[in-house]
Amino acid sequence: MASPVEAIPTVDISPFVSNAPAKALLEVVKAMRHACTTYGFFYLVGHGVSLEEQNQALDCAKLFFTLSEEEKMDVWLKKSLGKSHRGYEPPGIQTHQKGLLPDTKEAFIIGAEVPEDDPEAGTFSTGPNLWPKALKPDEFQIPIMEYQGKMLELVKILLKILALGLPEEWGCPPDVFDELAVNPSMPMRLLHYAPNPTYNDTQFGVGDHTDFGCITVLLQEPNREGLQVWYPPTETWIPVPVKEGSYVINIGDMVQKYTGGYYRSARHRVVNGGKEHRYSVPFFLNGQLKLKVTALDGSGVETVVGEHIRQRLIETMGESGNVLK
Ligand SMILES: O=C(O)CCC(=O)C(=O)O
Ligand SMILES: [Fe+2]
Repeated sequence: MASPVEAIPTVDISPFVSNAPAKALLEVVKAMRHACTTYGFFYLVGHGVSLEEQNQALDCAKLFFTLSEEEKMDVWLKKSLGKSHRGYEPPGIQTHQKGLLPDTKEAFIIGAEVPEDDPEAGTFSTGPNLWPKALKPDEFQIPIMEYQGKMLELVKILLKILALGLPEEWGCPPDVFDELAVNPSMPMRLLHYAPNPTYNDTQFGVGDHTDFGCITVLLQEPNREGLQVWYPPTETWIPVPVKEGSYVINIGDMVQKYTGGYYRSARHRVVNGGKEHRYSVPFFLNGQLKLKVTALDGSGVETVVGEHIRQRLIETMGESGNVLK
């Protein structure tokens, strides 16, 4: 039997990126279906995003966290418009499980850019981003927004492959998931985990959780440890070592609900002990907020995408979540 680490699948989607013949596409669909129905968690390669583009995104994360406390607080969450939920989230805000202390990570949240005069601005996860004054647009805002654009294109391909992998008897059209990515909520988080030498099992970088949205595309800094996934066959946490150039893809709760549990949302966490700083850049496709979806398995369960996400976020945010109510 493969060791748990070897058992985390790797899916190569290059046939979809390069318009390969149908037979090659089918192999990708099967591989992704296996990964998402069994684990909901896999390494993605052949995605077409260069190492240089990935490193630039990580550099943006590192750059943001060189800012002083005052500069970071100048763009903190509470300064974002209404319920738009943008900007700097200090350490110690999110708590994922009863009995755990809040996460030690700090985050800078960047969403789709929606101007202040848009009629929807200030509604949940919708509005203008907050940009730190100390960072020049061409070293931060412009490259990170370009990267966000690339992530949206990438998740559109993943949604297509997931749609093709649904059970044939459900009779879903191949574009069944496309509407999730139309004008979507898509927060991207620049994350920093400070060294935590007093690490113990009541406080984590990010505590045991599943992601709320549809799909997460996670970029991790190479040569750092920390991410672990819950592995049901052995009922243990197993490390997810960084494979440079790849992404880690998580199926989120929204896709799990939409597919009646066919695609699984996997539990994971980040353990940051040690002496080193760690950076990562997860991109979350939350989905089109006003869309009401009916579970595809015939169970009839209905979910409004934005309401599902908002509630899940409120559950983890403590006092800071009151503004989202
Ligand atoms: O930083 C990571 O590697 C993962 C973070 C994560 O799971 C999350 O933000 O939901
Ligand atoms: Fe996560």
